[in-house]
Amino acid sequence: MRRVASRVLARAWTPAAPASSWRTRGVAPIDADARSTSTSTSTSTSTATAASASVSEDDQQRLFEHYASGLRAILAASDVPDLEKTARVRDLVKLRDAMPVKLTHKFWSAQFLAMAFGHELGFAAAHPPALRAIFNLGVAAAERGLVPYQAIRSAHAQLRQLGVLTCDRVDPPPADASAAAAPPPSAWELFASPRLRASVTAAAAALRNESDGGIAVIDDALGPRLAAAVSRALRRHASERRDDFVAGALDRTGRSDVSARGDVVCWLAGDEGLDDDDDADEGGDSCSKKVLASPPPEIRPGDVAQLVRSCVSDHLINALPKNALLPSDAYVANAMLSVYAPGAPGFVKHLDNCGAADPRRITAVYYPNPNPNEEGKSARGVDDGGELVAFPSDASRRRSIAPVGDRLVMFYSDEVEHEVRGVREGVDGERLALSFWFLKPTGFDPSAMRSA
Ligand SMILES: O=C(O)CCC(=O)C(=O)O
Ligand SMILES: [Fe+2]
Repeated sequence: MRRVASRVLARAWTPAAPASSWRTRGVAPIDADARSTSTSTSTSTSTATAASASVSEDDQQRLFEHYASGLRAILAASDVPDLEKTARVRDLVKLRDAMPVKLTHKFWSAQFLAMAFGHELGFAAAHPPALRAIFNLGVAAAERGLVPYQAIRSAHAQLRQLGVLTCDRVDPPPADASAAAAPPPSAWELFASPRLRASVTAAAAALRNESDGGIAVIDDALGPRLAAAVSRALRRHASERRDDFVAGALDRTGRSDVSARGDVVCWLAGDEGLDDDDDADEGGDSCSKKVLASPPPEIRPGDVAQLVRSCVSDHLINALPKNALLPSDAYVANAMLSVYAPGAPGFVKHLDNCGAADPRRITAVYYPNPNPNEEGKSARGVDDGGELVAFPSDASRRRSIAPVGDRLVMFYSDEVEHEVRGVREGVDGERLALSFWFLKPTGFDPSAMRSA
C-alpha cells in the first residue's frame, strides 16, 4: 500500500501553502511568557511567576525538531485511512510525553506540534485525501490539548480560502439557540462564535472612545448557550481542582501581600480538563481513555483559557489600530481564574500595570457566573457584592460593575484604577472571574490606541 509520506513528501513545498503563515503564527517564543506575567508588579505577581517559563531558543529549536521529526515519522508509517484512527492520536500523545525539554505546563509545547502540522499540511496541499487526513488528525490533536485550537482554525481558514478544504466541525454554522434539544456546544463552536467577535469588537470601539474613560462593559458576550457551557467548565474546575488554587496576591514592591485581596487564583495553561492525573495511573502508557475519547463531550476549562489567549486576542487586535498590541502569537500567557467565596473580602484599589517595565496594556475580565437562564441557578446580582469599581482619571466616569454572568469588561491596565468589593456573606455561590492581559509593543504610543 502506498504510504502517505511517499505521496506527500515527494511533493515540492508550495510557497502559497498555508503552512508558511501557520508557521509564522506558531513561533511564539515561550520565554516571552515571563515578560507577560512575572515582570508585572501589580496583581498576582507571586502566582504569575508560577505561570511563567523561560525556555531558551535552543530548547525551542529542540522542541520543534522533536515534533517535526516525530510527526513525519508517524505520517510516514501510516496509510491515509490510518491517520483517522485513535492510535495516531495516541502516537502524538506519546510524542508529547517524550519531549526533550521539561516545561512547567505540557501545553506550552502545543505550538511546536502545530508548526510541525503546518509543514506537513504544506507538503500535502496538492493531495486532497492526504491533506484532509492530516488535517483531521490535527483536529483530533487539538481536542486532546496537543495543538492549540486556534492554530487548526487559522490553518482551516487558509485552506478553505484556497478552496482545498472545508470542515463544519472546525467552523460550524451558527447554532440555532432556540433549538430545544441542541447538544452542548463544542469548543469549536465557542471559537467560531460570531457573537464573541461582535462583543470584542464592541469592546474595542468603547476602549477607543475617549468618553468611555478607557473602560468597556459588554453584556451577553457569548450568549446564553455558550455562556452556560463556559460557566459550567470553569465552576467545575474551581470545585474539582481546588488544590491548584493559591491565595491571590498584590505585590507592588516585591512583597507578597495576600491581605490585599480575598480570592484564590489558578492560572490556566490551555489543556485543563484533560485529566492528566489519569495518565499517571497508567504507568508506561500515558494515554488515558478520557484523553482519547472523541469528540470531547463538553467545553473544558482549558478550552476557555485558549479562547481568551488566542481568539479574543485576535478579535481585539483586529479591531484596534495596527500594532496597538503585541500580536496574540508573540507571547504565551495564561488566563487567571479567580474565585471569591461568599463573605470574602474584595481586592484593594490598584492599577494592574505598575510602571514602564510592565508590558500590560489591556485587562480583560470575563465573569462566568450563574446565568439567569440556567435552570435552578439564581443570577448573581448587584446586591451580592463583589462589584468591580473602576476609577478612570475622569472621576465623573467612575463605574460600579456587577460581576453578572456573561459580562465582559475591558479596561486600560495602565490607566484605570479599580477595586473589587467584598462579596456578601450568604450569597448563592462563589464569584468567579477569568482575567487576561494584552500586552503593548515596545515603543508603544498610547495616543495611537484612541486615534483612527
Ligand atoms: O475580578 C475582578 O473583577 C477584577 C480582578 C482584578 O482587578 C485583578 O485581578 O487585577
Ligand atoms: Fe486588577
